[in-house]
Amino acid sequence: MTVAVIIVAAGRGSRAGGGTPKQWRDLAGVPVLARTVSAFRGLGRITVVLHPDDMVRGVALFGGTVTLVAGGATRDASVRAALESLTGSGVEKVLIHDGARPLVPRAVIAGVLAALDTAPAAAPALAVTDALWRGTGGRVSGTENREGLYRAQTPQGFRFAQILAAHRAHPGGAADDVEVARAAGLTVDITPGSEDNLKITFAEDFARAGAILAARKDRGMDVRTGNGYDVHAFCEGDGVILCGVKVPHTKALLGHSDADVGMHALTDAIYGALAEGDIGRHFPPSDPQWKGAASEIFLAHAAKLATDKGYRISNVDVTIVCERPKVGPHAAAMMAELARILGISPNRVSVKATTSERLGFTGREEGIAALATATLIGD
Ligand SMILES: Nc1ccn([C@@H]2O[C@H](COP(=O)(O)OP(=O)(O)OP(=O)(O)O)[C@@H](O)[C@H]2O)c(=O)n1
Ligand SMILES: C[C@](O)(CO)[C@H](O)COP(=O)(O)O
Repeated sequence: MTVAVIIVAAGRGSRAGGGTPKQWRDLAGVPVLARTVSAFRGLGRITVVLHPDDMVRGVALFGGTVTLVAGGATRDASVRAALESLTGSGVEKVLIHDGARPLVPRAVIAGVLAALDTAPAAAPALAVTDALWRGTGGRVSGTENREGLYRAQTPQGFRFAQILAAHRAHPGGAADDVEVARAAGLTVDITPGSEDNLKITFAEDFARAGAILAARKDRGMDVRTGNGYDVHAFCEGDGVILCGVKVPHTKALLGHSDADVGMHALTDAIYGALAEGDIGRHFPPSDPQWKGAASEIFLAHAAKLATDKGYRISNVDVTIVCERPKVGPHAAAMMAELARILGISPNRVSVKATTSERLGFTGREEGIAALATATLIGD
């Protein structure tokens, strides 16, 4: 299902003070909003909602890599503006996130997305663990039962059509999109939140966020690489499918699926990085349902597995080994197709080709080989 991400950042950050609205201030040298957007790269189209006064700043920070929409006077008005801007775009699921939550862990996002596979709506939260008091005039005037109480976080995830209809029907004044959804009768699953996913609200929250970043740096970045290799023999035909692109040729490639050797190598590279075996384990060749299947299914599965496990795909590199057909004229289309399936920017995808100098089976034009590398990054 097509996923869109809405990041609301049109507030003025009055409680944080400091002159410049909090989303534009630096957190360990990087603007808060840039960090928030980075956390969602690769998941789908990103819409960032800005105050009308901040549009020039938004273009300078993001260029054309996100869609910018002018927000409203309240958070829910800002969300509504983004939802309306996405009508007719074919988006099926939407994640709505505060621009002021820059350190959202990938696992929190993955939890919401996984819950959306079966639930109409889902959002992360943390159970309240402290005792709850009422206070009057600086004195405790009562206690509240904390049983079943949660601290709500974002991203909050919905079916696009349902949350759009819910916002259109809502009178306004909701604290979050879960409140809007529930007012429309939707049930909302609670998924695991994280203490790292703090909302920068007050000035001291910058120091808390800085400490979380420093702790992450101490732990070291979780970077994983994987490689993949695949071979398919030529058979009679009039073209081959390489990295999702039909390339005219005097032969075809033989295989149980569409025999897209490049996409298979790349899929195995992602499974390899995740230590999740290979295509054969997830899509056994003995299973007739994969006969003639488009290899996009395999690659999309590997990419979703990466997201579900809390990783984003940083970059991929595919090398195709053959004398013919010539890959160069089709490489740009192949990179665009892989980028689309993986949900990452085309400048993070490389497809290149080499001959084997007429040596070996590729040199004798008996088949095509492909190698791939994938780099995955966790929090
Ligand atoms: N009219 C508004 C108000 C809020 N937000 C966004 O909603 C998120 C959560 O709101 P909050 O933390 O309350 O931000 P501010 O409204 O900016 O803060 P304050 O209330 O302190 O002014 C923020 O990312 C904020 O930019 C928005 O897009 N449009
Ligand atoms: C949506 C939200 O982040 C959920 O915790 C929160 O309600 C928005 O921030 P605000 O401080 O309530 O405006």
